[in-house]
Amino acid sequence: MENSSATRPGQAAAPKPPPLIEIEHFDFFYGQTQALKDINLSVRQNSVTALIGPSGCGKTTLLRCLNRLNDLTDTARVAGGRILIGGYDIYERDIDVIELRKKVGMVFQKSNPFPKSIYDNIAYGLRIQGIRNRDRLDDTVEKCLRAAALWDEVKDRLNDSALNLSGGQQQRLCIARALAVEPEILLMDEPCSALDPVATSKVEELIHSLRLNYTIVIVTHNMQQAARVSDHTAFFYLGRIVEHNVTEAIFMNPRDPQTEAYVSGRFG
Ligand SMILES: Nc1ncnc2c1ncn2[C@@H]1O[C@H](COP(=O)(O)OP(=O)(O)OP(=O)(O)O)[C@@H](O)[C@H]1O
Repeated sequence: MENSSATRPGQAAAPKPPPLIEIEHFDFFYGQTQALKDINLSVRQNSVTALIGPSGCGKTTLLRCLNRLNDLTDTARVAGGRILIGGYDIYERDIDVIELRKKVGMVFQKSNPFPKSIYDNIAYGLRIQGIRNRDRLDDTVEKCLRAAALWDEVKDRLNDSALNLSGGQQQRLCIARALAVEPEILLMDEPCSALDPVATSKVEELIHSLRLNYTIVIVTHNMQQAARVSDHTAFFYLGRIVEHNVTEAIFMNPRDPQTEAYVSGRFG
């Protein structure tokens, strides 16, 4: 049978969809200190992009600019450039920041479940949207816990406190909670830094499977982790992106000597 999506000889290939996230000449300050300098980065849908680099080089700052969490910092200021998500400039005046943060979810370094039951942690985001229908809440709780590879471990104790879960389970719960409001993008800020190797590998497997439905940007200090989970890697140094490429190229064949020194462990 003919594959209708195949390109025939002489026929132009279908144009690639534009990147989901496009960062163009982005400059950002805390007070008088410039934390991000002329950042340019494109992120395709359903990919994992790792942000790596030594401490203080701006990785978390960029992550927090992607859902405007930095708006909550008094001294924070965008000084130039723009960030487009789905083609919209997220720093335009008429952008609804609450809607943006639903679309661009975040998972933090230290898991931060609410002091509520496992069920209520996941249902929380829907309830504050006014959704009370029990079947709908039950479905979402199950779907998100399954997506976060946690369902089998907690399905018989959904009413237990989330604070009784292990550290790794709490982090997967936080990922499930982020999924409940149906984001397109998940930002992860060193999500495994507080986890042991077994819990880390579970979260890494989860990141791998989530890329089928989500676009992920992850900050990590762990080079092996960046190499294992990401499709693209951006190396930051002193507020700039020194090099951005497919992950294999960054680790196996970096173009810039600073990238080479960092990924081979000679500085940072
Ligand atoms: N709220 C803030 N106010 C002032 N300066 C800040 C603030 N947050 C971060 N900075 C500064 O901005 C720069 C970038 O910090 P950022 O946290 O983005 O770096 P990072 O690469 O994520 O570091 P790490 O790997 O240690 O988490 C640093 O010099 C830091 O001190």
